[in-house]
Amino acid sequence: MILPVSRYRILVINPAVTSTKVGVYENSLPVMERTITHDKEIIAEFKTINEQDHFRKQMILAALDKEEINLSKMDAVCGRGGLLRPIEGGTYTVNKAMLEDLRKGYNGQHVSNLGGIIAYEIANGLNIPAYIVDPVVVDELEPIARISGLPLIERKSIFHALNQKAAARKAASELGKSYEELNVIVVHMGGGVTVGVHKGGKVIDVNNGLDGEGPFSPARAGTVPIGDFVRLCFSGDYFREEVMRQLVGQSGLVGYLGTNNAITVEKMIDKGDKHAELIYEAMAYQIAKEIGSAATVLSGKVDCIVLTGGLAYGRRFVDSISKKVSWIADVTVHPGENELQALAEGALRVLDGRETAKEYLGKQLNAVNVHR
Ligand SMILES: Nc1ncnc2c1ncn2[C@@H]1O[C@H](COP(=O)(O)OP(=O)(O)OP(=O)(O)O)[C@@H](O)[C@H]1O
Ligand SMILES: CCCC(=O)O
Repeated sequence: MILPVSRYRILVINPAVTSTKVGVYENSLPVMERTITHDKEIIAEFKTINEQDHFRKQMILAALDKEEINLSKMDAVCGRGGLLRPIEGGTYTVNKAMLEDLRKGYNGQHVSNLGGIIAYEIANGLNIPAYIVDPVVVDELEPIARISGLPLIERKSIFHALNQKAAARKAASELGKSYEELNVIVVHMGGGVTVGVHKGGKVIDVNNGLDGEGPFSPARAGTVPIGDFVRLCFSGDYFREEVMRQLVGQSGLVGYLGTNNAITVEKMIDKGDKHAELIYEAMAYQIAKEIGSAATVLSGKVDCIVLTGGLAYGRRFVDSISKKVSWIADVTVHPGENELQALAEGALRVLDGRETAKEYLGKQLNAVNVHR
């Protein structure tokens, strides 16, 4: 006898800086996906990210209404999680402790803080669970990876955990292994770039892609020469906020070439712009160097290297990195970010009983790595 397979309807929400991506999934299949774009001027009127909560929620509800989506048929709502206290990967129920930390931006302001908040607010009205999956603060670093060299500063794990873990699971299934059996280096290449070392189902080392370290990216500086950076900070020419803006948003491709758009950079190169060619190649060079460094963490025993994120659509860019690292392991390319799907799958693993939702402990967590 064939037993009927349960079908779960999941509403997923992924807030980005000037858009909110929203999807409705039936198990892991999309029924609807929309990117709601927000006017930059309207977003700029909000003093804090938190204040955008009501505005974005109304936009989501209006979009669902327009598509005639019946919210009463949902089994769960799942949002992208934000800058919470460091936690291990997985699917978490949005509880009071989490809401408190998301609302105050415990570990900083990041638009993904809104994912859990809005998911909770919608789910609460429907009396169904709200979840977040693999937020950017997933911290599974091994003790050795936390040592920075300067006792005052501990290395932090802030990265594209959601897409990194989803890409690693996909690579595992392509290789006929479980995620837990795989040694894989996942490289998320978007507005920020993070290179994660996945071993035994944990990300045991990764660069802090937000404002810390690693390769430069379309809009971020990554690691910079530290002595020169300190001298610049104390030169008296810059305020703290200006320096932070330089690190996150005004450096990388933006700083050198005035755009964060890799497609525009490729056009500049095609027109013979040698400076653009040098900078674009330097970004690939730094990413390849970071992959080489990640391979040493696995003592060279790497099952595969996965390139993912928006930059992975760029054939020339992917080729440039692959040429430098394919001696380490096979390079697999999963372009784009697939974060809505990853959210739906994270919620589904709990709804169908393959995993149990984790509880966020908030203040009770023995917070490590928190310096803000
Ligand atoms: N077809 C393409 N060829 C080359 N580059 C591309 C292509 N499509 C997108 N990109 C580049 O990918 C980058 C954006 O990637 P992505 O959309 O993953 O970033 P994001 O979501 O804004 O930021 P993050 O991933 O850090 O959260 C941009 O530089 C964009 O120009
Ligand atoms: C690195 C954390 C996610 C982001 O790029 O904002």
